[in-house]
Order: sequence, then structure tokens, then C-alpha cells
Amino acid sequence: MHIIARRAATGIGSPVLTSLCTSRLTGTRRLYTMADSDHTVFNKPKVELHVHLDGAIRVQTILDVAKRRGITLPTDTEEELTQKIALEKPSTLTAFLEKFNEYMHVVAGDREAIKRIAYEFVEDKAKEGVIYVEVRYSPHFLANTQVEPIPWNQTEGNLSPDEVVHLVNEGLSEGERAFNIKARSILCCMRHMPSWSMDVVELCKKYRHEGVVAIDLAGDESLNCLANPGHRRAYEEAERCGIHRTVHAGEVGPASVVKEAVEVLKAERIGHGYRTLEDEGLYRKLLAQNMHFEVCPVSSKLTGACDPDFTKHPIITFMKDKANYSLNTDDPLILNSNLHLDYSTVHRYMGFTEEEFKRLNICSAESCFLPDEEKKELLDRLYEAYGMMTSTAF
Ligand SMILES: O=c1[nH]cnc2c1ncn2[C@H]1C[C@H](O)[C@@H](CO)O1
Repeated sequence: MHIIARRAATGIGSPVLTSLCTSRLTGTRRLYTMADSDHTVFNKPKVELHVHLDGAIRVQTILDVAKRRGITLPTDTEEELTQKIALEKPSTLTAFLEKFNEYMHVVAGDREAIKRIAYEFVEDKAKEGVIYVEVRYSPHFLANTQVEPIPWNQTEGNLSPDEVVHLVNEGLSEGERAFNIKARSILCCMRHMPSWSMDVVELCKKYRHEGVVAIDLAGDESLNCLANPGHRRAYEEAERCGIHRTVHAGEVGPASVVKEAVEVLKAERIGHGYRTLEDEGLYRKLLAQNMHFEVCPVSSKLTGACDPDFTKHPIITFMKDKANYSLNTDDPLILNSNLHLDYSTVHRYMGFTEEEFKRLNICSAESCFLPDEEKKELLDRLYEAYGMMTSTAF
């Protein structure tokens, strides 16, 4: 018999951190190279809770699919297409979301592409040292039938949002087996499309035993801050059926959107949530409730959600207050980033230590949407990898 006991990690407070490659943040942008990826500030198992599948597609995959389908793109080189898609400098969330127009028409409606994207996503996360990921997407945005309006100027086909979820589930499960990590998904309602939201919750219910763990509300908060009744009804149904709930709120929208997410939509986690800090009372209340904030450092700069000066970033307050939050990429394709860049950014500009990286990953595991037993297994893997577990046989 074994007794498992947690203890403080050894060597914490003294960051074992290697040098960084930060030219992408401070100077001219350039593509990631293998050398960049070697500069890892936290080379230990990680948990990622906020990343969009359709914002995490490989550029080469877009080129391959376009070629196979006979779709013309403005360029056929990986480097040039990356430059076309990637956001160059701090902008607005609206401009950021427009970047999806550059390539979504290539992959939407294509069964092979959707499954491939999901599979490759798992491989990319495994390479970043992620052992558990929750990836989100809008099934409607990848469909070309049973969706009104049909997105991305597609002509009507025969791929429904339901089949999209099935294909993503297949790609993720094959990826899990091939790369030995765990991947679950979150289905997104879109703020500007309340008429899709009931479908989304029904898909969450249908596929809850095939990898779908939660519902989300994404899209442009700056265009419409109030939760439309369509979203509200979907979230009520989610709560009634025990479907987990997260909501993009307080990214660019005011603290009142966060309040609404928590009080009306019964969100269990907040996507981004930076502007919660503008309402001291709300922030203190959420801290006391141990609310989880899914923060995305690199994204928050390029979407214009936060001051581009990272030394003034709200995440510093979260860190100092020992808040419950995770570090995430959000949309690495559009940000031309990866998870290492988020970790190196907060280390370099915000003073994050190895100890904090361990703590926030444990918070992430505790706040993930896995069932209790699987959550415990995930936590045990982290405690062990972080040297926070003793196993005493007797
Ligand atoms: O950072 C974001 N904020 C709000 N919505 C976003 C963000 N990144 C991606 N999205 C939207 C665009 C995607 O097509 C959609 C589903 O993944 O979610």
C-alpha cells in the first residue's frame, strides 16, 4: 500500500530558466524556428485550458488543403502565408477576429481537413510539453449545412455541425493515442450568433461521453456585451444538464460582462477576464470564490485587450494575489506564437518564477473540466513531475 503525500516543491523560488528568444515581442517579427522552441523556460508537463482549434491550425495544412481542393490563396509559401495571417502589432479584437477570414474557407466543410487539424493539434501540444489540453471551436464555423447563415461564403454542402464534432473527436482521440497526451474539447457559442447556441448545448450533451467537456461563449465582446436570451437559454440548459461552462468575458469588454458571465450564465471559468480588475469589489469576490481565469499573455497584447507594456499587465496582479489562473496560447496561428512564448513572456517581463509556473499549472488542473477521478490522476502526474509528491510504501 502506498501513501501519497504532497509537499512543497524543491528548488522553488530559484528559477531554473534558460535564455530566451524574444525578438518577436520587441523587434521585427519573424517566423518561429526550431531554435526558438529550444528556449524553454518551463520544461515540465503543462496544462492548457484556453486555445481555439481554428486559431491553432498549421500553415502548411492550410496550404495543403487549399491545393487539394483547388482553392487559390494569395501565396503558396508557408512563410508568406504566415505573414498574411499573423497579426503584426497590437490591434483590436475586431481586427484580430477578421484574420479568420484569411483561411477558414479553406478548411470549413472538408472532412479530411477537420480531422487532420484536430490530430495535428494534439501533436503540436505534445511537443510543447502539454499533458492535458482543452481545445475549443465553433462546430458551426466548420460546417456547410444545417447552419444559417452558411459561413465563409461556402456553397451549401453536406457537413453538419454535428458531424464536425464527430470528426474533431476522432482526430483528437487518434492524436491522444499517437502522442500520449489527453485532449478534450469545448464547444463555442458565438456572441453574434445567438440562434446557434441551443444547437451548441445539444451537441455538448450528445458528445459529453466522447470528449466534449464544456460550453463556451466566444466572439467579439466589443460589439455586443450583453448575453442575448439565446445564449442565456443555452447556458441554463447546460447548467441543468451538468455541462461545464466557461465564457469569454472581460477580455476587451468591461467588468460588467464578467459579472454577467458569472451571475447570469453561471460560468465556472472566465476566458481572459483581465478587465475584472476594473471592479475591485467583483475581483475580490471572484478571488474569494476561487474563480479560474484563463489568461493568454501574448494574445492579450496583440488583440489590444491589455496595455502592450507587459510590465503593467493584469496577470501580474493575478500572480501577486495567488489567484486561480492558467497560461494559454489562445490562437497561436494568428499570433504566430506557441506556448513557450507565453511562458517566456511572463518570465521575462512579469517576473514569473518556476514556483509560480508549478502553482498555476496545478490551479489549471484543479479547474479543468475532467471528471473527478481523471482530474486526480492529472494532479498526481503534475505533483510527481514537479517533485511535490512522496510515495511511502509500508
Ligand atoms: O480571443 C478571442 N476572443 C473572442 N473570440 C475569439 C478569440 N479567439 C478566437 N475567437 C473566436 C473566433 C473563432 O472562430 C471562435 C471559435 O474558436 O472563437
